[in-house]
Amino acid sequence: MLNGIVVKAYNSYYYIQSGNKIVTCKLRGRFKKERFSLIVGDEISYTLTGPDKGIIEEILPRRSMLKRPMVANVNQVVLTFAAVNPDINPSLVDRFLVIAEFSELDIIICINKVDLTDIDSLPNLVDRYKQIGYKVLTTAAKTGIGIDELRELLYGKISVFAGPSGAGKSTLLNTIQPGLELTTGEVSHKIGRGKHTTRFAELLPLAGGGFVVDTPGFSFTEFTDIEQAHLMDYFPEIAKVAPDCKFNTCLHYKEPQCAVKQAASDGRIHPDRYQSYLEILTEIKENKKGY
Ligand SMILES: Nc1nc2c(ncn2[C@@H]2O[C@H](COP(=O)(O)OP(=O)(O)OP(=O)(O)O)[C@@H](O)[C@H]2O)c(=O)[nH]1
Ligand SMILES: [Zn+2]
Repeated sequence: MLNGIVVKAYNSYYYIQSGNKIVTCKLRGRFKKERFSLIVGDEISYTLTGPDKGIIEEILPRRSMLKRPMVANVNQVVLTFAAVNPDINPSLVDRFLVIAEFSELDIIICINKVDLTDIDSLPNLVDRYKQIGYKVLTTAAKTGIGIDELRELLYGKISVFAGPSGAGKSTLLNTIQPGLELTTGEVSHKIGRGKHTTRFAELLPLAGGGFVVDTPGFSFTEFTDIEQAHLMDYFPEIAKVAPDCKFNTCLHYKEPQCAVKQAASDGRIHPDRYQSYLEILTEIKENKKGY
């Protein structure tokens, strides 16, 4: 049997990247009976039934599954923000970080459009996130700054790009891999980006190995799946300090002898980060009340 990875699913046909060719496969009937839904990113084994046609015999165990977009085995997310235009907003960065942490993805923060600003105005944000332990890159898709470094981080992995509209995600992808649009055969990344258009995720191959996910589906604004008590787990620097709070049920809000509040006031935790934590905590509380 041969091995491959599902890069696209369409009308019960699966497009399998196998070596450097694409094989169009159908599923063995028994999978349909089991109502197993194969998704992009799944690794499979197949047998050939024609030159570029085959039948999927086996589905390998999934290591992970992202729901929005629906992709299996994603390794990492590249959270992309523009330094300016639209200006980077630390509170929005924190919101994206929480969802990415919740999804258990490795995280790369990419601050793009650094060609449009004085790079010295950024270090304090770059340092803020580096100190927490995040990987932070500064790039300019337009002029090529930081592109090699970003490309290197994508090799051999499945990466999802997420971030606010206009941050430059599509431009970055096209710069990293100029052939991308040709490979997908789509007219433009922009088509179907509207909120109400359903599009299925597709894996786009990178020349050096690895894939990027081309999809608008990463909304990243709601915290409906997160429990109040777990929110701190998605702020690494808060999780680190939390065991020192007096109460082990501390939500780091109004409880006395809270180590997190203390750390935020003496600067070990950045006050903006603590503020973001409190804002999201409040949102989760209020959502809960509604039900
Ligand atoms: N100056 C400058 N402009 C950039 C850079 N990267 C992207 N742009 C411009 O920013 C605008 C938005 O870029 P896109 O790549 O469409 O942004 P996006 O993140 O894909 O946006 P959505 O598709 O809406 O999610 C375009 O006009 C790009 O040409 C950059 O590094 N420097
Ligand atoms: Zn506390």
